[in-house]
Amino acid sequence: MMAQYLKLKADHPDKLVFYRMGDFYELFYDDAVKASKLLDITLTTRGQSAGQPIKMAGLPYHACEGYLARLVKLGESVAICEQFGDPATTKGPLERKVVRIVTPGTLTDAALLDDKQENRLLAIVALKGRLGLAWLSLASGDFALMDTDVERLPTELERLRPAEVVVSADTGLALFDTLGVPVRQMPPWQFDRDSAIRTLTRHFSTHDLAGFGVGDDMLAIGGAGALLEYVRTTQGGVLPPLAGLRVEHASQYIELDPATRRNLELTETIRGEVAPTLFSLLDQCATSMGSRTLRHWLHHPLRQHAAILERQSAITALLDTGAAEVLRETLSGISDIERIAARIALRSARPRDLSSLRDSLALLPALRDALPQTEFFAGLSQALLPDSEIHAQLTAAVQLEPSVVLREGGVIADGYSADLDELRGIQANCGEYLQRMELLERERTGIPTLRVEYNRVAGFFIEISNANVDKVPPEYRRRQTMKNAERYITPELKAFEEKALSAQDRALALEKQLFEALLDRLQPQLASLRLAAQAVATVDVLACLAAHAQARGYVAPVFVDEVRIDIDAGRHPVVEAQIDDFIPNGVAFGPMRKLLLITGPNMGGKSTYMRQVALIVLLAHVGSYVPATSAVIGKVDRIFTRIGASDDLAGGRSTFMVEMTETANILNNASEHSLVLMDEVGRGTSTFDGLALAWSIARQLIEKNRAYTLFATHYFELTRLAQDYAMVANVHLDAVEHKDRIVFLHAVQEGPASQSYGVAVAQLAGVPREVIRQAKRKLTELEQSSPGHAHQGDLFSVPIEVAVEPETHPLVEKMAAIDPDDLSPRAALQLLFELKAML
Ligand SMILES: Nc1ncnc2c1ncn2[C@@H]1O[C@H](COP(=O)(O)OP(=O)(O)OP(=O)(O)O)[C@@H](O)[C@H]1O
Repeated sequence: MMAQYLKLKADHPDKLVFYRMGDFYELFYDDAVKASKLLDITLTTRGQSAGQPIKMAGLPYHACEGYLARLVKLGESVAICEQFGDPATTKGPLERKVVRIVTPGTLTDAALLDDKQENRLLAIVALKGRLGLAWLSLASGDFALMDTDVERLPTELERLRPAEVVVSADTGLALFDTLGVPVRQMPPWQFDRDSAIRTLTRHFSTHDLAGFGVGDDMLAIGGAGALLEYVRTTQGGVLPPLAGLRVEHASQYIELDPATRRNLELTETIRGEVAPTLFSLLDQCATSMGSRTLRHWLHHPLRQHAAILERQSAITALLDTGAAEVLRETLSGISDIERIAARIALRSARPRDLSSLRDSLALLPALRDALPQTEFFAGLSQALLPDSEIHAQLTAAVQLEPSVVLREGGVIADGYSADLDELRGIQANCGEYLQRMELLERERTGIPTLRVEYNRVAGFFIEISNANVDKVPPEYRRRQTMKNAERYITPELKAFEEKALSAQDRALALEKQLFEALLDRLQPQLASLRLAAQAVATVDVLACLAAHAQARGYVAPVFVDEVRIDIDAGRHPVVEAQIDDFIPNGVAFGPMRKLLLITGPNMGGKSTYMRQVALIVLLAHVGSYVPATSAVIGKVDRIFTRIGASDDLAGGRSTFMVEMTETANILNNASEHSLVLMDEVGRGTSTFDGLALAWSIARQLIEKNRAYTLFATHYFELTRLAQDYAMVANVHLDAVEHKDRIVFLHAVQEGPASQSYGVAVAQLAGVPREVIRQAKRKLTELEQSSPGHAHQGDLFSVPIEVAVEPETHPLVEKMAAIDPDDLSPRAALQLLFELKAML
């Protein structure tokens, strides 16, 4: 057996092998050690191999899902090896085969997947500065390609968030160590583009890939080929049907770099928690399909106004007709059709999947009826009409409430198969038969307590108490002796037993067969099921956004082609939901107003204000209504943020280094259509360095990038930029001191702040009195020693002159003018005295 194990293990060196032995999966050697640590299961030893005890760890097969889920979450892959044949009749070890490989990126089991998140497998190809990406979500069948520049890899990884990455073993990309995602290396030949094109055209039965918008020169094709090969091996050699093939272009979406996705807390807080985030706020979707789509939309704000307006007007129609409520009620009864379809495709669907699918399909007509009558919804409505055959078949074939597992029977409906009905009839008649026999035998033997019964262990029997055993007829054969009774069998009962038990076995086998045939019959319908699933998800998200817009008083943003962002009384969607009195604030950008310098006390609301502008712009491009009284938005191509300080210890970069790397990215890439948020740039280094950098960064943003910029700073000196550049405006957040306390007004006003409240905020935060007292004294001292800057009380911003080229010293000027050839010795001496005097 160990020889068999080692042979199997040799094919899967980088995976944990679950080796089925009876009711357990066993792991051996290093796998056992690893699993015992990761899963906290007991490590034991048994027998010996090559003189060494064999380390092993086991887990019960019926509980394996939970263990698998944990391993996969930790990035491990597992090869599941099952046993075949009957242990009673097989000599030597049973035949065993790896039937399935579970890897983080190829999951389809409901128990292992996160309901609200897509699980993607991503293949990466890099060649001469270009990058080919191919990704697939097995559970939804979504399959897409993209070619881009190699520098964009971090951005794309953050956007796609793959669960697992496949690369060629000869890829020289360095960043995988810090990726935090399991990376599988595959032989380079599996990335061959020509064979990938053959595989794909065969799979989709097309002549070429042009119909999908895929050019033959796309680098990503090679990745797609490797990806499909990887999926095939993990799924026991079957390639599940794919929903199609899409090509994505970077220009389709507003670009969000990794830092921005984090800083704006779209689906995760900066600390890595799931709430409060924009997603956690908005996600009132009734189905998991809707939640996944909403998450996708938030990470993929659209750039094309026409596409955005399609969604926006759908929300308007839902609000106008008041349909959202009815829709959501119907939606709440709909199961995850998308994932059920995937499990049908992979033939791993369970009985309850089919009954949920049937019940969900039954709700689609009601969903269609409740949709508003617009062109957009007419399109969705079409998709919500999958072939009625599917529903009819499921209704006829599956019991109202089938049992959870197929092997227990009770799955196929009565009346579906005459054979099954007959076999079930035999079982059902069993009770009646036994009763009749009991009566007859009691009469015949004269034993009134005689009982005819059945149990799992003994089968059918006639039980007679010890007191009556002398009356037992001769044809009774003893089957079992109990304490107070004897159990017998008769030839007639034996014959009945055989018929009944075999009927049960045959019924179970037939149910399995019928179930498999049903899965077969559903295969051609999967494409239409997937379309229906997508339509349900879209309706769900739109209804959810409509309900949210109504509940929170959002408005529909207006899109224009001019250079303009005008938001009246905007609110931060997430903060607003958390506090009682949120103060709305507007923002105005135009061709002559492109950089807003935001000053004001700590805790004044600068970060909230900046983020709120970014979130409103983002939500607008998702197609949603926005938290404001009005919003007019011009073309936007990217959103950049440089907010907060964070170490990237894993990447080996200090806080300041991270800050400057992010800033460099912004300065190199922001265009006049980009929205840039800069929060306290330069604070990671010494005051002078920081101020000098902040100054020149701001100037670059105005002069070169001309991006829509919100620039929050504590360096009061920067407010003077407004005098030099017409495109710069000062705004500030205010606070008032009230009886030694500080009250933040949170209202954004024109002009620079007049005072900083650093010390007051420190006091509020509970810094010891003594420290506050000393700080106040030092502050007064500093203010007095820097005349002209008394209004700026920031302890760390001792005024300095920056960005002014140092003037040339008069001494140097004088020396430059000297022509030594022209000087007499006496004049030279005189000059020397003069120069000395100038020092
Ligand atoms: N418009 C607003 N209305 C009501 N409360 C607000 C508003 N903006 C911010 N706040 C509250 O003030 C707190 C501080 O806001 P924020 O972090 O934006 O300040 P800040 O000026 O960026 O501070 P720091 O300079 O210390 O980073 C927030 O936690 C929020 O509760």
